[in-house]
Amino acid sequence: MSGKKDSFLVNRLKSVGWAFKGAWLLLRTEASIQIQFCVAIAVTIAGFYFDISKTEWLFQVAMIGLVMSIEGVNTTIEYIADFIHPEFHTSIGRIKDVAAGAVFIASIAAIIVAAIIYYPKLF
Ligand SMILES: Nc1ncnc2c1ncn2[C@@H]1O[C@H](COP(=O)(O)OP(=O)(O)OP(=O)(O)O)[C@@H](O)[C@H]1O
Repeated sequence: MSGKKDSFLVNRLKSVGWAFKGAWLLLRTEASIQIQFCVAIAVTIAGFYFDISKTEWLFQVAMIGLVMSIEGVNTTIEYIADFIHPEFHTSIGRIKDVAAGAVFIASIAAIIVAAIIYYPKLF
């Protein structure tokens, strides 16, 4: 909670700080996002190596952001599910499966974008 006396700007800066803390926590603790971060670095290096176009960079950066942000939401849903119902329940299973499915869909889209960008450059 932020103090009422803080100005709008100070409150916004505090929110950015907490969001940064959350992003750092995700990166430090979640194996899936660590793998996605490594892939993001690898394709960024590939982007420079193959000198991809501005449009290709736009799609690449957008897909990296999409996959990693949905992974963050998926992790949040897992945390909430485990907090409200730590025991086994078919509904919790379905909630987690659907959240994981969202990451899967974004990942497939990212793989297709990567194939469209790099396949002609490699073969
Ligand atoms: N409490 C539960 N009740 C029913 N099924 C569950 C429960 N917890 C997990 N599951 C099932 O196990 C799967 C994996 O859940 P888990 O929480 O381990 O996520 P995960 O994908 O392994 O995530 P991470 O790798 O980030 O830990 C879920 O998608 C769901 O099918």
